[in-house]
Amino acid sequence: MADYGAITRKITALTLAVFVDLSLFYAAGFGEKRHSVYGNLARLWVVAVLRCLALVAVSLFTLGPLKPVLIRFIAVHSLLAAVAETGIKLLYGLNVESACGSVADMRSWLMCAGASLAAALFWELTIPDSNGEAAEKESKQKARVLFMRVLFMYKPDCALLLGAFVFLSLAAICEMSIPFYTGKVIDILGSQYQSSEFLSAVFFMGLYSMGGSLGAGCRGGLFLCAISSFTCRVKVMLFGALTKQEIGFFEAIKTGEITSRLSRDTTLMGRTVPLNINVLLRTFIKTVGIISLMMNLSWKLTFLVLMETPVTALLQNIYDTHYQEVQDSIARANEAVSEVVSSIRVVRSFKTEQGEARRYEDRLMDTHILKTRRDTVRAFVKCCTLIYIFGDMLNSVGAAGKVFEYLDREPQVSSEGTLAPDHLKGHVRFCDLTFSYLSHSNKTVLQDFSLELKPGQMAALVGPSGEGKSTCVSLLERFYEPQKGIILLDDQPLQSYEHRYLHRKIAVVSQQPVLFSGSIRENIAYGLTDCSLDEIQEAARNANAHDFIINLEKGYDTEVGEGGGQLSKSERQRIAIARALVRQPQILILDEITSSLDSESETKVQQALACNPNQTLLVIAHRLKTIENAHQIVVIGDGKVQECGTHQELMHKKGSYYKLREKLFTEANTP
Ligand SMILES: Nc1ncnc2c1ncn2[C@@H]1O[C@H](COP(=O)(O)OP(=O)(O)OP(=O)(O)O)[C@@H](O)[C@H]1O
Repeated sequence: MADYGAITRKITALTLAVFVDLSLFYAAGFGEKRHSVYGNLARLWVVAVLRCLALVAVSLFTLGPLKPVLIRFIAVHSLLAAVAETGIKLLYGLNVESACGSVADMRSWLMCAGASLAAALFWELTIPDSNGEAAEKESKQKARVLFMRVLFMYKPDCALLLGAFVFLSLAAICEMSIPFYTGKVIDILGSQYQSSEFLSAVFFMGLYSMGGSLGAGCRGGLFLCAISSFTCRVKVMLFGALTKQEIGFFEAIKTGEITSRLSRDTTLMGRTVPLNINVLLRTFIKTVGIISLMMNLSWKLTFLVLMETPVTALLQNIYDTHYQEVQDSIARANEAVSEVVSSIRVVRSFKTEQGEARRYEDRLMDTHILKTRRDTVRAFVKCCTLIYIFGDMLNSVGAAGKVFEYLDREPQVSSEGTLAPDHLKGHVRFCDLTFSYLSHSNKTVLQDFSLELKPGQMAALVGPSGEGKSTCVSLLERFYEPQKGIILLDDQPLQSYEHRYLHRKIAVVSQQPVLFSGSIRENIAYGLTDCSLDEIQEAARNANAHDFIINLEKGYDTEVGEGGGQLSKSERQRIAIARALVRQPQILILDEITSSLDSESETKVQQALACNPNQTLLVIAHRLKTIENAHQIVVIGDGKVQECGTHQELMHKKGSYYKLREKLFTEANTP
């Protein structure tokens, strides 16, 4: 929330400072002409020092400790006239008259205020203070760096931007000139009518109007093209950066936030350079033109108009604070929608549609209230022209900051391994692993966990639910990094293997088969560029999917629908198995796949998998019947391997495996 107390203090400080400064400035001007040249110079210096001390005192009294930029401004503003007058007298002689020395002249005061403000701002922008308020300084510095980065990223569109700036300047100059000729026409009509002057004024009026429209149209078109091209580029880059992140990142960051960065923030970021510089440049040209015209008419009126500027700056401050709150609340509302859409079946089966609709409405209302507050402030700010643009620029830069945050994020699970041997045996060893999920760091899932998977053998992981079976698979896929211990593949650390190679050699079929919209053929060959139809069909046969596929109207070219929704769960599962088999992986992991397969499919798939004597097969199963033939059965409990052996050995031992079987058997037969 904006600190309204601080804002009121700043307004008081400004009003008091202007009052004190102007009082001293005018008081010192009385009797100026009666002094000699030296007397006047001495008076100028005394007044300068007095004003400087008075302004420092007022600022200390109202604002507390002073920032360096304010001290610089006060010093330059108070001393400028005295320094300039002394310099002129020294360099050009004592008799030279100059405006700087006239103390009670408002123009001299305005000139000094303007010059010192410009100098202080320039200093602040180019050489930021080393001992200013750390956080504020850092955020300003960050905004500048971000703006420069966005500007740099516009390099490929520089021709479009340049063209747009040329047309922008043309339009601004033309728009500014039209009132001048309109005034001329009115003057001619109101006084003595002279046809040649009248016609020339009308001609130029028309010419500038046409120039203005043409310039504005071309400027708008070129800017939009540049923004669109930039936004596309950034979206692709951001998407690429996101897909490289580790799985833990997606668990920690909400989907709504990610989509909001991809859709809204990239668009806002695209606006940063063109639209803000567009408005800034146009307003700058117009402001300079209009202020010079106004100064010619009346400097007093000009001063009055410019007095609103500090008020606008303060309003902008409030607006900026609200802006960020609105962005966050929009992301929360989007999150509610995506959660419901992705879990619509659960929502429907628990009949929570109304509750979810209310939740969404509540979040929208929060956004609405924040937006209303922000827009009220914006209405005030917009009334006051020029300063608005700086604020908007910073807002867009804020959005760019969030995009860069993801673009620059280094995945915490590195993918820099380079090993890609031609031959892989598929010998896996989990050595003393300790692991807990970052989101539940207080719960240790695996503790000093060790396990060996031998090439050409089938191992089965069994155990009660939630004991860490799927976690072992996730670690083998390098979705997470263990906190302690190491996983070796053919005696080499898993992370030293090349990322693509590893995922081609290790294939996983999970409990929930995930398909993407597209044809069956595309889904089986997912991620492979060099996969023939024969290979796809062979894999589908081994997964017991070929028969049902060829009976579909379009065979392998049948669309599966979003998430594979046009196929049954068993069909989806068999396609997912074919997708794993077509890679001819050295290590195949089946994570509880049997729950969605009928017994015929299950038998056929198992027969097909048993045909490959060189493959390491890891099966996670709840239905213990399906893993009785495994070379080794591993019972996991309390984050450790509790028992290990063949079915016969473990049954004979009458330990955890035996008890687990008994328990499952009792559960299955309990009505
Ligand atoms: N992504 C995650 N973030 C945080 N905790 C998780 C995550 N995935 C699993 N867990 C927790 O880790 C523990 C082990 O989960 P895991 O899925 O490995 O068990 P499992 O033995 O495969 O269970 P099941 O047989 O039900 O599939 C559980 O307590 C679970 O709540």
